[in-house]
Amino acid sequence: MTTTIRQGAQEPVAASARDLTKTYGRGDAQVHALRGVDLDLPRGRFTAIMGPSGSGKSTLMHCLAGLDQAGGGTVTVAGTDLGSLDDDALTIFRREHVGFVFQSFNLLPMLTAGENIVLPLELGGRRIDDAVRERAHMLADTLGVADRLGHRPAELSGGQQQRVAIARALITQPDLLFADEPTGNLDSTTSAEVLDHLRRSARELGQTVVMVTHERDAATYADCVVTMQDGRIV
Ligand SMILES: Nc1ncnc2c1ncn2[C@@H]1O[C@H](COP(=O)(O)OP(=O)(O)OP(=O)(O)O)[C@@H](O)[C@H]1O
Repeated sequence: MTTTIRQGAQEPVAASARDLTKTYGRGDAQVHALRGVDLDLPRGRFTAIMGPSGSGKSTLMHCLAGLDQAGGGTVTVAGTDLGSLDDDALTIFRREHVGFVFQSFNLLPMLTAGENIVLPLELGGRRIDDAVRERAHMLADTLGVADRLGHRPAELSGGQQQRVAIARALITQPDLLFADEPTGNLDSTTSAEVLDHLRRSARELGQTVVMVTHERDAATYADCVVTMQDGRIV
């Protein structure tokens, strides 16, 4: 069922924003991309951020993910105030706590699906041992790509590539998984599969998922829908 987030609901929160503002440019060219956003993202739920082009969805997501700094207000993820971190600390924080899925999959073409999935852990200096391989296999199984682990991205369909990208984002067990228009490059049948897998990541793995989308159909897969307009949640 799709519901709108009720502020102050008694649910554990994975991340929150308070009075978040962001302004681009100066003078006549000034754009108020965020105009005082308050938001709680419930843990283990799939939240969709919707709204027309230019309403501030990407800006909000980038601020919540620690990819961009807000002009004012606070962002708290997993109990950490992101405003208190310098650039280096923010990079480490993102690596340890946040996963990303993009419209364009962004898999490395020379690596197999299995190698792509464990890459974030390798980059973080983790040894690829049996426990890692087991988790990678469990994720690939949940996402329906366990039989494709030895294949390179070019040998996979768009939907399979996106499901590998989701497994790669989940391998680090991030507090938050952000999906930015994850079905933008997929046909409607494949989109439905990917959205179903994002929903299962929340329901079966307890993963907090935040998806930015233009598409009303995509948002129907989410537990909660946040609608933005002109830099505000409406
Ligand atoms: N780097 C930037 N410099 C100047 N203005 C920007 C910048 N990034 C975003 N904006 C402006 O801020 C506003 C919000 O942009 P944002 O990308 O967050 O919207 P959006 O809802 O994600 O749009 P879309 O659905 O088209 O991606 C828009 O008016 C946009 O033009």
